[in-house]
Parts: sequence; C-alpha cells; structure tokens
Amino acid sequence: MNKDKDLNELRNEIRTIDKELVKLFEKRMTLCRAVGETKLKSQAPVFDAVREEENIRNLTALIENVTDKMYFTGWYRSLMDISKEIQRSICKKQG
Ligand SMILES: O=C(O)C(=O)C[C@]1(C(=O)O)C=C[C@@H](O)C=C1
Repeated sequence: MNKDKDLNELRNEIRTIDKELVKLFEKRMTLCRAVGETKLKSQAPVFDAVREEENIRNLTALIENVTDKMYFTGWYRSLMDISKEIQRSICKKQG
C-alpha cells in the first residue's frame, strides 16, 4: 500500500508540473503568433536557423544531465517546429 501511495504522490507531482507546462506552452504560442504577425508585416522568413541553433546551445548549456540534454534538444526542436507551423499559417493569410 505504501508503494501505491508513493506512486500517487509522484503522479501528483508530475500533474502539477504538467499544468505549469500547459500554461507556459500557451504563453509561448501566444508570443510565437505575435512574432508571426511581425514577420508577416516585415516579410521576414519564418525559419531562422541561426536563432534556433543559438536557442538550443544556450538552453542545453543550462542542463547538467547528458541524457536530459539530448531529450531536451528533441523536445525543444518539436516546440520550434510547432511555432513555425503556426507562423506559416499566419504568413500565408496574405499570401
Ligand atoms: O525567434 C523567432 O524568430 C521565432 O519565431 C521563435 C522561434 C522559436 O520557436 O523559438 C520560431 C521559429 C524560428 O525559426 C526561430 C525561433
């Protein structure tokens, strides 16, 4: 029974973190939409490879665990892919 309690506690902690992640995800996507609007106005390209690599470099430097670094990179690239998809749909609006 004690084992079950531990599992529940751990899952509750994960759920708390997930709720924070959801809020942060929505905040990030809102900002990415705003960036998309400025790119549309200035006709700047959606994809900025230099910026993406710089982001990955700076952020992974904050992670100590080597395995976490690797998984974070994949996760973060997916996030930036989502941003680009959203921005492309904004930039397509006015063709
Ligand atoms: O910095 C930008 O220009 C963004 O639009 C943000 C962002 C990101 O999601 O971090 C998205 C697309 C770019 O390729 C680079 C970075």
